[in-house]
Amino acid sequence: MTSDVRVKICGLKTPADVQAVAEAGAAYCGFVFFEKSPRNVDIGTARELAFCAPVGLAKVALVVDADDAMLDKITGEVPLDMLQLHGSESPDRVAQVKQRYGLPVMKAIGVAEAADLPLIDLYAQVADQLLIDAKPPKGAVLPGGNGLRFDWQLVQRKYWTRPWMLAGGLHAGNVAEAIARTGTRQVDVSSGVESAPGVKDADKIRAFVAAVHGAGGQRAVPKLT
Ligand SMILES: O=C(O)c1ccccc1N[C@@H]1O[C@H](COP(=O)(O)O)[C@@H](O)[C@H]1O
Repeated sequence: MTSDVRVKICGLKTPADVQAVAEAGAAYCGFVFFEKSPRNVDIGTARELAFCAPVGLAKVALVVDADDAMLDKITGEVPLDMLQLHGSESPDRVAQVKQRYGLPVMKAIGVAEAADLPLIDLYAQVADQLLIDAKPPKGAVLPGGNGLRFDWQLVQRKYWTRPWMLAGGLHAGNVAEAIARTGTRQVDVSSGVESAPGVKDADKIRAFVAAVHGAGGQRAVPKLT
């Protein structure tokens, strides 16, 4: 039974997406601020979506090597619970962002082989949470959200000093196995709950969260207006 595993659904673009994610029982929703992504949202849209999120659904802004000017605008306009740094931000930059914005910071780390694992320990010293994702292939346009998984055995039953989230190529058909193999207590998905790049699918969101939480995994949350 995996009912205490927390789910993050990333790349929401519409109020209906937020409603589907909340009704399915996810713990976090993510807004992507990266122009090259099919999931990119502008600040006004993200603000509107954030106000649609019910209490208890944590709102995460995903940025890629964002400078202070961009983060000032995002954090100034959008009520947020966490920042997700999904670029090549250094440990010093992670610490700086944490201090400047006073929000918990989750650092994404791409993993393809055992040699990538020490980076996780390094970022555990500065980040509040770690997001362990598949390393993007060379030349990929997106540093994440590519629907690619990595060898889960690399992180099997690993312990880090910060909470961590498993990401990369998850979908309703493989997430239970991913949890069983890795022992993760948090999972993140984007393309695996879409009908086309950037288009979230409410049935897939429901199926994903239900697969995580076990059969009949829906939780009662207020209907959004
Ligand atoms: O989703 C995106 O478009 C994206 C863009 C830039 C950086 C990260 C992005 N998504 C994150 O990537 C992982 C895995 O996504 P997927 O499930 O394999 O599609 C997830 O953490 C998203 O938050």
